[in-house]
Formats: sequence, structure tokens, C-alpha cells
Amino acid sequence: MTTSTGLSTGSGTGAAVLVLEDGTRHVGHAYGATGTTLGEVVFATGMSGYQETLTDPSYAGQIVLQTAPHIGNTGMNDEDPESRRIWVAGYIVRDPSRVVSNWRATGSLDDTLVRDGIVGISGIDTRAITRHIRSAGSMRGGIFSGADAALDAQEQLRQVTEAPEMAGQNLSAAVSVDTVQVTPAVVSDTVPRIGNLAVLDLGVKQSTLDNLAARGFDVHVLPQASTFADIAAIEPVAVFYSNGPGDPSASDAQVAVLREVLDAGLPYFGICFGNQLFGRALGLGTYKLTFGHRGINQPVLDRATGRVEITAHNHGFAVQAPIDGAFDSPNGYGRVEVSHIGLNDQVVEGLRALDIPAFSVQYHPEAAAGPHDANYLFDRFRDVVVAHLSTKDSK
Ligand SMILES: NC(=O)CC[C@H](N)C(=O)O
Repeated sequence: MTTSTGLSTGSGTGAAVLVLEDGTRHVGHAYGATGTTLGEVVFATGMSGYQETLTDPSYAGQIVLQTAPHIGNTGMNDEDPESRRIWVAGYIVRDPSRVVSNWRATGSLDDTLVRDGIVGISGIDTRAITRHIRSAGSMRGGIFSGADAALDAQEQLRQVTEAPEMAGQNLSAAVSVDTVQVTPAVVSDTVPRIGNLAVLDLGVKQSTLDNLAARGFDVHVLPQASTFADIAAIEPVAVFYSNGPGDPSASDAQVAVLREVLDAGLPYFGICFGNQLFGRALGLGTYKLTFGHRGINQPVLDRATGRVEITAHNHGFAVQAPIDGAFDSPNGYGRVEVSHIGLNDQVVEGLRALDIPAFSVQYHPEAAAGPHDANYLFDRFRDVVVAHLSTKDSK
């Protein structure tokens, strides 16, 4: 058992305890809302961008630990949220900022955590927990604060071990829109309107929608349970599957719809969860990484250009595929290749179909937060769609 004592006053009052499913305990301070929260404990290595991290729906069901020791000093603003609320199941911070100082700030992180009911803990040894997760793997955990901090340790551990594991969870319904939402294309002298794009909302980020609209797509965001008929009804020129929380192996319905999309010959682009579901549609498997990739400084090789990009990541699962050269897709969509590879661990970071207009990446070309090295992928998608439309016209 590891126990660390708090180093900061934190924002909440009173004690809090982080309990991992292997029995590890860290005692610190209540932070944000008080009570009990359960989820998969993961660490994120971004030195900045906590607002984008917290509002990324892909983190639903996860208790996020920030390895950056000092969080909250720029507060919260009205421009950076990636969705309508904070989605993390819980928040672990070493040393929350006691003051907010930024010209864009409209509120504090602490108040927003309380507003959205996010239970957190501060003042614990985040480095020790990160090193533990790196070797033992991401695991279930719980934060207990307020009166719950005083619960019997065995009772706290029981609650943690009875919580669902991330493997096998389908969380799309919890984060997706209920009705179709449209973001019109941002057209100009240099950006022509391309047509309607169907975006399946599995937990999409605002920056992704903005990037797609800026390429001339009228972006129609569809609920996660949409059928192929729902997609066809908007007469799309192409289809996009977003990032999102949960285990890709638990999304059979969306994979079946994607197969209909590919069978119909519609161009396809997927990001993160959308990459994993593309892999599954092609007939590939997915698996859980030991501790995943979450941060804004991950090196990725684009095999088409030989260029190394520094990129934003947030994934705990990955696609299983041969990384040495093209191969036949098991489900009969022709030849496929792994287009991008993570240079830290050789994980598949992108897939490209060679015989149909479809590709995807495991990481985040929209960044938010993170470097913009991979933003060209939105241009690549626009070019694929425009080329596809021109071959259709010439037939
Ligand atoms: N950002 C994402 O789309 C994450 C995809 C998936 N939930 C994973 O953890 O791998």
C-alpha cells in the first residue's frame, strides 16, 4: 500500500482518498465536487490544455490524472471547450492553482468541476501513480471524498472492484447527440462548398466539426444509433466517424453501418474511435493497450511522406494489423495498409484502403489541445472526396 500526504490545500475541503483496484491507496485533499466516483484511472501527459482534455467526450468513464503538476492557473474560458460539459469520471491533480490568471478566463476550474459534479482529488503523488500505472496498466479506481473518505477501506475497495471494467463497455449513447445538428460549411473565395458530410457522433469534439466545416463540408452530426438509411437521407458526399469513449469491440451496430457505408462506395474518414471501427469494418481486431496514449507530444510516422509528426493522442485501445506493407482486408474491401505508426511503441496509428476512398487515424489531427502537425489530414480527406466526386461526374 502506498500512502502520500497532501502538499497543497486543494480547492475542496477535507480529505479524499484514491483507491485503485489492486489495493493501492493515496490520501489527499477533496477537489471539485465531493462524494464518490468510480472509473478507469488513466494518465494524460499534456503540459497544457486541461480544458480541452476535460471536455473531450472520449474521457467519459475515466478518472484522469494530469502528470503536469500544476493545473488550473488559466482557469476556464468560453472558447476552448470541446463539448458542452466536462466528461471525465474523476480528476486527479497534484497541485491545483489557487488563483486564476488569464485574459480569456471566464471562470475557475474548481467551480466548473463542482458545477458538472466532477469528484476530484489533489495533493497526492501523481508521479508515483503514473509510474505504477505504466507498469501495472490502467485499472479501475475510485475517489472518495467528503463523508465517503471515511468509509471503511474494504468497503471502498469493494465498490472499486464491482465497478465495470473499461473493456467491453459501450459508452456512445451517453455522449452522443439525440437529434441531428448541422454546422454549415464556411465557404469563401478559396473554399468552395463540397456537399453534405454525415458525421456519426460517437463523442465528437467541436474542433473536429470546425475543421470539417472549414474544408467546405456542410456538417450533419448524427446520433450514434443512426442507421445507414438515416445517413443516406442527408444525401452525403462522404461519411465521418468521430472519436469517442468505450471499447471499440462493443460497437457492433456502428461497425455494421460502416460496412454499409463502404459497400455503397461513399468516401470515409475516421478519427480515433472512428479508426478503430474502420479497422473492425475491414475485418481487423482491436485490443487494449497496457496504459494507452494520452497527451499532446506523441511522435507518429506518416509512411506516405516519411515525415514525423508530433501529435495529440487519447486512446486506450488500438487496431491489430500487419505493419509491414499492404495486405488484403479480411472483409473483402481490397488492399489496405497501415499508413501511420506510433514511434514510441510501433502501435498502428492510421489505416488506408488502397482500393476504396477510405482512411482513418488513431490520433487527433484537430489537436485541441496539441500541435497542428497533423492538420493536413483534413485537407487529404477533402481531396479524396473531391477526387471521388469528379470521377463520379465523369462516368
Ligand atoms: N479518443 C478516442 O476516440 C478513444 C477511443 C477509445 N475509446 C480508446 O480509448 O481507445
